[in-house]
Amino acid sequence: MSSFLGSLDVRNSGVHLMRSQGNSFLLRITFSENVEKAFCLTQSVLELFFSLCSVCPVDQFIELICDNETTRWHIRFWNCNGTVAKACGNGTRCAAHLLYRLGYCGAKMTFHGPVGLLNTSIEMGMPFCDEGDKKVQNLFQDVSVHQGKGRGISLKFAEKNFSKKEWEYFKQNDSYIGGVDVGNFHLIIIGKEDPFLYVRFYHEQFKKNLSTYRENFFNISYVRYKTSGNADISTWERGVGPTLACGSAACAALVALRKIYPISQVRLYFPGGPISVFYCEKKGYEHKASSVYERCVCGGGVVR
Ligand SMILES: N[C@@H](CCC[C@H](N)C(=O)O)C(=O)O
Repeated sequence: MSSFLGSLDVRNSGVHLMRSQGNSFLLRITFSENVEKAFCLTQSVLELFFSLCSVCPVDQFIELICDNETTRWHIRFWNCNGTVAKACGNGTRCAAHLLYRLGYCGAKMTFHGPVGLLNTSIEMGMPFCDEGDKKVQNLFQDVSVHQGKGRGISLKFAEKNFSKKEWEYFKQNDSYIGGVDVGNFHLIIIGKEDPFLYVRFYHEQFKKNLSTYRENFFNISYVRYKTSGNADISTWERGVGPTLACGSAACAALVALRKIYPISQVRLYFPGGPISVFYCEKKGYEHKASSVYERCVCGGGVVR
């Protein structure tokens, strides 16, 4: 670990544990004169994360690299099985919260992600929390993540990624199926069943065959729409399995729901907590939920 850290400027770096609606993340901050070189060190990054994950299990690992020359912040995601993720909504939320909390950025932030820019905004005016004898701000923070306009994926293409049996499972009981790209790929199934049980059953039945190492495999969510803009949802995450929440799936769910219902916003209830998603023609899809700072698990500068 020390040889890897020695190859970068590690001023103020550290690995931090954060959560958003049950999704958990290890986030590392580094400053580099050479971002390309920093990203070449993927193997070492994963070794560091895997060693920490064995004592502190999480869904994703997130690397935040500040380019010293341009002061741009780059963000990269890995699922806990080591596969690269091209987008991660809740992880981006936690990243914005972490940098804000450490004083590296203001309320609005732009990340340079694997498939483009990711804009975030921190909800101002959150209360102070007591921590020992000092007041500490920003342990909890509501954060919005703009995840672009979303793109439909043809069902023919989606179907090719699954076995006949899996596809039959998705198609049962007149459910609606939509393929959506919001940076990463999602299969959204809309029906009347209990989403949590649906996803658990899917995982139990098909876990032997799940192609989690395939680069473009799908995250799978089941959505049960209720009245007045609310819905229950559960997600099976590529590279993770059944998960408590998923920000990018929340976005993809509204993209799919809008094919059936005349809505521009929805509050989605994941097993880990709710995520609100909004659509506007100009900016596309934005999701908002809370992020929680847990602790610094290794290294790091002074945390306010
Ligand atoms: N939990 C994430 C999604 C993470 C990436 C996903 N597993 C993939 O590989 O595409 C989120 O909040 O969006």
